[in-house]
Amino acid sequence: MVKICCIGAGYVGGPTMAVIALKCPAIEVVVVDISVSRINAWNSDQLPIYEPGLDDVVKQCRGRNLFFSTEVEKHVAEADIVFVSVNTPTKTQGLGAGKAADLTYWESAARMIADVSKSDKIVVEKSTVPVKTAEAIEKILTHNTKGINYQILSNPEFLAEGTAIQDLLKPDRVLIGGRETPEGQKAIQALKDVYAQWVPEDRILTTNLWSAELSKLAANAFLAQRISSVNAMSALCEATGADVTQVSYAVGKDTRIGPKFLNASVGFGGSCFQKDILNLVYICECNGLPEVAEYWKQVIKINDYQKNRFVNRVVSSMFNTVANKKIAILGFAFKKDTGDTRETPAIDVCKGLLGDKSRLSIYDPQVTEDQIQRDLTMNKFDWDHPIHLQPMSPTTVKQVSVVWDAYEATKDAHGLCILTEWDEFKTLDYQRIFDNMQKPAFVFDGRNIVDAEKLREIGFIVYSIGKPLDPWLKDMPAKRKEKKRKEKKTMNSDTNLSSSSRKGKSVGESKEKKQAPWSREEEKIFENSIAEIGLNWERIASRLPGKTIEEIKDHYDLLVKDIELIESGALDHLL
Ligand SMILES: NC(=O)c1ccc[n+]([C@@H]2O[C@H](COP(=O)([O-])OP(=O)(O)OC[C@H]3O[C@@H](n4cnc5c(N)ncnc54)[C@H](O)[C@@H]3O)[C@@H](O)[C@H]2O)c1
Repeated sequence: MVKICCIGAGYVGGPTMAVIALKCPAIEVVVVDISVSRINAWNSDQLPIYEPGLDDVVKQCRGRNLFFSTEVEKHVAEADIVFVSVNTPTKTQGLGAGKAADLTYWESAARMIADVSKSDKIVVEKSTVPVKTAEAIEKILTHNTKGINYQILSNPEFLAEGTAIQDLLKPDRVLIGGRETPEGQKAIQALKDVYAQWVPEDRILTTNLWSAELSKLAANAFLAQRISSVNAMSALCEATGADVTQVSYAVGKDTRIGPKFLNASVGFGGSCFQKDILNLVYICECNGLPEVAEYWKQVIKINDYQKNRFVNRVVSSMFNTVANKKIAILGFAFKKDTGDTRETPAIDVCKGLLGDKSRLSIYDPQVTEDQIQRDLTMNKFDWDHPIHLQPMSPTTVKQVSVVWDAYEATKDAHGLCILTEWDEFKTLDYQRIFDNMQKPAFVFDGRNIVDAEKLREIGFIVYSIGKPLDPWLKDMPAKRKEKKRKEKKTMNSDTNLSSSSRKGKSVGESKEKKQAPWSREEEKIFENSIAEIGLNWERIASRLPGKTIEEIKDHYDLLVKDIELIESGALDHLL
């Protein structure tokens, strides 16, 4: 019986090996890990990762030809084929920090294989690694061979979380790279025979080692680049009145481009895209290709820009301050159908809002409170290390509460942000949510999953990425930081209150001068109307017979500016 051992029981090692065991009953598959809790979870009814269909596959073969164990050395020694699927984080220190892949875990796995092996082995790179890693691994393994032959193969994994089992059962392709020697080709054939149990031959591609290693980085860079391209377009759509959904549909109809991966969103996340692009950038730089490095860097820059833009929209829409306001966060995982939060855009959005002192109430159907608190307190790149090496959750963020229900999260909130496209968020009772929220009530849809028009009919002010802007948002461009600075400058020469309800000159004085003063009664109606029906200018005007829509909008602008001035502290001497 062929024996396979996989080092690393994570999002890749676990599901990949479960499917191999399912499809190859004649092969014994053991998945090993240094994390005792992870292995215990794989051996329990509560698997350590959530992935549709995974439970079923594991139940069918666990104990038959699929085993999970912490006896790493024993099972590596006994195996014919050793897959290595350990973490390959971004380096945080030393040469290449912030870009290069940290191969500490890979190297220690390779040294252990060399130490414990007593028979020939095929060692398979399953982790995503920099080009030429196989060469380094080969050196470690062959340095102290004890007469043992090793063949290194690169077999990068292309599964996507959330659809991992389907991707593994019906892969677009399986890629195997190996040495172009007879021994190398023999090893490729041995691994091909495993996959050929269920993958059609024409989908199993074989290449040299370096092409296989680079193909994985290239594939992730291309995928992320599509998202950044459509996200860059979304900003332009908001500025011009185009609708990004219509634009990407029209663009994707071109068969040379295709429709997939063209959804605008708050940004991409997941453990791989950013890490692998940074790695690619580093490799380009090391190979004297700064222009190529710069090109790929831009993909990450646009992703960061998109997340910032979203936070700015939220804050500027809500009178330029979210201090002490409750904001509901619906969805924390980086995409639907997974509990994985690694590099999720929700972390940056939440940190941005917390930076503006808001209170957050977070609900995600698959992410625990401990994980959310950990994510919001962890440093960049710390997340991508084996669990036992990650920092403990040191402090909890006081302004964050994690709840188990979308209605609870949104109760008394001023705004709600949808950050993961979970199906259940499409069918929530938004009328009930609106009734229980503060007014005006805002929805910021970071995944374009709600029917914005229906929500507007209910009374929400809605922001959808890359869609024509709500009139409220038009008046508040998402450039609050620059705007604030400019206004501070203006205030140096004139720091008086602007609204007619207060004394003094106005920043928007020229507009105000032409209008009849507002009575206290009109002010009251105006404020109550906004609280009750949001920025529905027509309806507000119908309650204020003496005022035109233009006058009401101007009055609103001045009110917003007042709040900004107060928030900036510039008026403290007057209050
Ligand atoms: N997550 C994805 O969607 C995905 C897809 C394709 C490729 N990849 C790549 O696959 C690799 C693994 O990713 P993942 O998401 O499964 O990571 P993960 O963090 O979920 O799992 C890695 C596991 O390796 C274990 N480990 C680390 N060093 C070890 C050692 N010396 N001995 C035994 N176990 C050890 C860790 O404890 C951890 O459980 C990465 O290189 C990643 O880039 C990930």
